Amino acid sequence: MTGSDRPLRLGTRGSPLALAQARMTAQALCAHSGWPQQAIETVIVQTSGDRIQDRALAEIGGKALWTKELDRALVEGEIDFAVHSMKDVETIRPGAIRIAAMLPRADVRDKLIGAESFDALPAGPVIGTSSPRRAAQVRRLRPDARIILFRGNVATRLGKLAAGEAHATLLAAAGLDRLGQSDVGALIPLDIMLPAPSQGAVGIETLSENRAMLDLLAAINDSDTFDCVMAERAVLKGLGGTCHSPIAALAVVDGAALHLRAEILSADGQERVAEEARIARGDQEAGEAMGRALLDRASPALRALFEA
Ligand SMILES: NCc1[nH]cc(CCC(=O)O)c1CC(=O)O
Repeated sequence: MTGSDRPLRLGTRGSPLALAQARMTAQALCAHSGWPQQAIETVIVQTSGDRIQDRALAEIGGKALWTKELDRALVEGEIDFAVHSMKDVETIRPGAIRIAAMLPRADVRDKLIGAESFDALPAGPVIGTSSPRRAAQVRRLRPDARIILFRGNVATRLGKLAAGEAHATLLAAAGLDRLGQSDVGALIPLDIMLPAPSQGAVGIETLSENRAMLDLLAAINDSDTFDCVMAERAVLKGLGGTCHSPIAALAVVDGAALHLRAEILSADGQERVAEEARIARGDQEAGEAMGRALLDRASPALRALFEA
């Protein structure tokens, strides 16, 4: 079936979005290799990010919460590959694990749910989000906004909004599209809100030593997405790698090269430092240099956020 006598085991979180992304990945692999769908077995791995719902991620350990248990399952041989939202994958990965492929990227934009635009919100709007980036960008656009913590999966957050806990919330268009909820919310133009690094991209990881799996995954890799997301991740690396501070970055293919934009903000959104440049595909150093340039131009107080 897959060249071995057992199905390949795909590791994923159990949220509806994670399962939709797992299904897309399995379909891409089966379509490419001509396998029946039973060739891939889905193994759901619960992560601490799924368990802890009442605190901000930045407070409890950040992105590692989404990947640690899947990393362990890979290393212990319980799964053959893991599917992630690239946005939730830490900047520095263990040497034993490799980002082997990415699916074609979805819409990278954020959506505002609850109002047609930021201008259309009432005075002193209450906005639910758990993202430091979205909170800072919202405060910059609407200094009168009050930010409250919204965690949980997409459906949970939409439920809190429907229950009247906030005037509006923000979600990635990609997640809504993949859950069949493209009609929810209003797209925010990129010049109003730059997305999180890696937003809208699904990545597939396997063990660095698993040659056969790396080859299989390379065959379904979307190299435009891969190069853009790697450039955005390089900016994060230049900023210090593990911080949970407000950062946005987006690379798009521009002819033979990439156009890379990035910004960092103070928590209140009052300070914003932005950079953009045309960089060569695969030029990680250029992305890292952009991260360092942002820090160089930041005030001491903003820079301190990234040194914590
Ligand atoms: N941190 C949660 C998360 N991780 C990936 C997505 C959406 C899909 C994506 O951005 O690829 C979301 C929800 C959201 O930000 O609305």
